[in-house]
Amino acid sequence: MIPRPILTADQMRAAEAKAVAAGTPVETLMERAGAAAATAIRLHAGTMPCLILCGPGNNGGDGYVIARKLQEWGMDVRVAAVGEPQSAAAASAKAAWTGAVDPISNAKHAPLWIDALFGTGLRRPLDETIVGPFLKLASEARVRIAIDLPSGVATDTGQILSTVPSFHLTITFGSLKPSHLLMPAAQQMGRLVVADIGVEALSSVHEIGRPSMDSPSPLEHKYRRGYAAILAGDMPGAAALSAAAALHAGAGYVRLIGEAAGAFLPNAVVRTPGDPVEVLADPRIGAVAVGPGLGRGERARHLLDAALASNRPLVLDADALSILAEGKLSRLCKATHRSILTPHAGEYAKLFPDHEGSKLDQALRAARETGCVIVYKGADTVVACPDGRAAIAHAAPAWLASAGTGDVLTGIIAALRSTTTSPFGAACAGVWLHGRAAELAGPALIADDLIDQLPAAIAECL
Ligand SMILES: NC(=O)C1=CN([C@@H]2O[C@H](COP(=O)(O)OP(=O)(O)OC[C@H]3O[C@@H](n4cnc5c(N)ncnc54)[C@H](OP(=O)(O)O)[C@@H]3O)[C@@H](O)[C@H]2O)[C@@H](O)CC1
Ligand SMILES: [K+]
Repeated sequence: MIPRPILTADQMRAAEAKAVAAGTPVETLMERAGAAAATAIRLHAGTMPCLILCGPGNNGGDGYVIARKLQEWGMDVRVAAVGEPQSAAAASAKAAWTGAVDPISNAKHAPLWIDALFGTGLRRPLDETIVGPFLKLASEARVRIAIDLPSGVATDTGQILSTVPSFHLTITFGSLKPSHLLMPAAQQMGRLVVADIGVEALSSVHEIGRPSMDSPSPLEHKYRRGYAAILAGDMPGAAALSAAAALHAGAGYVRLIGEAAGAFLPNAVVRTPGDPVEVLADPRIGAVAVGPGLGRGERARHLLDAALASNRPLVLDADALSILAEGKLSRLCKATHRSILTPHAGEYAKLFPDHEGSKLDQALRAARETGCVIVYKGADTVVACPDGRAAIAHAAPAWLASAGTGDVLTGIIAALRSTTTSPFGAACAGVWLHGRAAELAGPALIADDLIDQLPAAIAECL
């Protein structure tokens, strides 16, 4: 599956300007946007009476086109507006709408409610005179649909600038925008539809989509299918979760180095108690995971040093990140192989205390500064690469917020990293498999359930 691009408001404006310069007028783009949105609305919500709120910019222009299309299809459509159109395209879209336009303060509610107030041009919170009727009308509707973005959401950062109701559907144009996937905005979007309006959307940032994976060839042997080494520290249960996850994510050989939590560990995991230095010298090892259950004492530091000195591709998580945050981060920049760091928000703040801005911008900065692939975890996990590529995951089930699920992700990524030269690809694929396994495991999942669901998630990628 080819992942869809994500463009910021400025990038989308530039893509739109390029299409206009190449000969497609804004009016045509708006007509396409409105027609595509009207089709999606009818498909998703049927033909119930609807109220469309139109703003002063081109988002409002889209709203007038939608109103005309839905009315042509025989629907009962009313329009309410905030201000007069401020662009020629929006003015001509309004002129082509033959029905009445009420001020928003007088608008009567309808079961189908369409928000075309503000899109990528919103730069400040909606003022109180708009927010009041906006929220009241939303609460009185049965189905709520946003055009491009819910009004009140910043396009690029995931920030909510003023109160936004939850939507059942958001129809966007040309490409996804960061706030469609970044929290907290992402949770208000409902289902996402991207309509093609003939604007070429090119970006180094994509959504994390289902990866394409290969079944092993008959010529493979276990080491070539991926040899992942997992270092166990003070709390061996966490490393055991990583090891079991690495095996079920398709690694051919997983070695757990250190004291293992015996009863839990699959028999297929090879256990090597004792010091890792010699074992890690094995050139067949494709990836080393360190951090889950590592601890922060003397032995933990020795294990992390051994991993760093091994010059193998590393996946670093949990306690390994906390130790690195004490000043060892620069050591990673010198590594031959790009390491993968998988911090959650707390670990991220320790590693990069001065980072500000959107989660996407922060992850890209962290990748640039460390030379590592960053997997900034959360409901809206962002993966960023030092070369400027990044990817954002669709919201994973909130049930993932439970002990051990991060250890499972580390094991999955280590397995995938052990067979590829692309740490960015391994990280993105790992995040997708982890989220999909969570969906398959269902409510009240525990980390162990994710491991059980990994083969089914992988089967969807073959
Ligand atoms: N990309 C594409 O290819 C295509 C994009 N299309 C559509 O265009 C949309 C972008 O249009 P846009 O740039 O006109 O911005 P939009 O969101 O309508 O708002 C700007 C207006 O609102 C005003 N305003 C802002 N904040 C405000 C506030 N809090 N309270 C009150 N007013 C506020 C602002 O005024 P100002 O800030 O200048 O004072 C300005 O007048 C995009 O989302 C998509 O739907 C399609 O039509 C065609 C192809
Ligand atoms: K909108």
